[in-house]
Amino acid sequence: MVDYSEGSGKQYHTGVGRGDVGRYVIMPGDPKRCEKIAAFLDEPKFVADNREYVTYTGKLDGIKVSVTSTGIGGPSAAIALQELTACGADTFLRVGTCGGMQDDVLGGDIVIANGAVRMEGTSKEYAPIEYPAVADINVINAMMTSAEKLKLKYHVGVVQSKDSFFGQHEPELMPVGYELQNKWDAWIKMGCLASEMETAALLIAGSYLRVRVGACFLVLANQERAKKGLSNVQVHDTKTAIETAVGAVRELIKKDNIKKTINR
Ligand SMILES: O=P(O)(O)O[C@H]1O[C@H](CO)[C@@H](O)[C@H]1O
Ligand SMILES: O=c1cc[nH]c(=O)[nH]1
Repeated sequence: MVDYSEGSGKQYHTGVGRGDVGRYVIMPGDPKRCEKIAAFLDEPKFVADNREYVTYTGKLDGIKVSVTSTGIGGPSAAIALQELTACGADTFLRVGTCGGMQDDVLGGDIVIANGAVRMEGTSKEYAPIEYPAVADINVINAMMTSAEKLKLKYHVGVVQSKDSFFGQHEPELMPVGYELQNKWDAWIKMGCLASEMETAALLIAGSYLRVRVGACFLVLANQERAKKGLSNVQVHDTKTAIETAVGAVRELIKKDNIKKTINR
């Protein structure tokens, strides 16, 4: 592979190198969420800030854990995943925001993805469209355990990953709105819980790279409820989603250590 780092040993986009990051990485989309997440770690240290990628590394229960933002959309998310994997990370937990699609998915709820609709471009440059975007079962279980311990209202299911935020919110204004609206209706009929932008790319790139990937989200609001004239609470504080991801890393650390002891 071409080395873009000019001998620095640092990855071209994220600016991180081997030893800079832990095995476990929490990945928000928004770079401004990184400092907030890093505050949950012990001894958090700033590592790098390049483009949309901000990285901190600290510890949870004595184990090195990192936080790296992905920016918005599949292309930048897949780059982050690939560069961090090259630096030795193997477990990735996206912590994002999303828009609810089913009537019972309300603003303030937590959604945990067990898979993602691949309505974006990046994953198609990794795997043929027939290959499913599926989350790692250990990460899903850890997120569920964490949400339960936190007594949060959470849902587990498929999320829709797309490339156009405004194609989700104003499909009728798009020249291709006829397709966006028909597909949106199909995802809802299939039980799709929520819409966001990075998970399908992360899951597919993760499957290819043989690393563990999962995702949990704060539901910001639900446009379907608004359309039906139902109450539509809006919540913007991502603390509960962050706590879900941090708790999930702790669960994974516990489980991974038990496995190590058993296999010794
Ligand atoms: O809050 P984050 O993690 O950025 O996630 C969601 O928010 C952005 C759109 O507003 C997209 O990145 C979408 O996936
Ligand atoms: O509705 C939403 C909210 C967050 N992110 C999205 O992509 N859509």
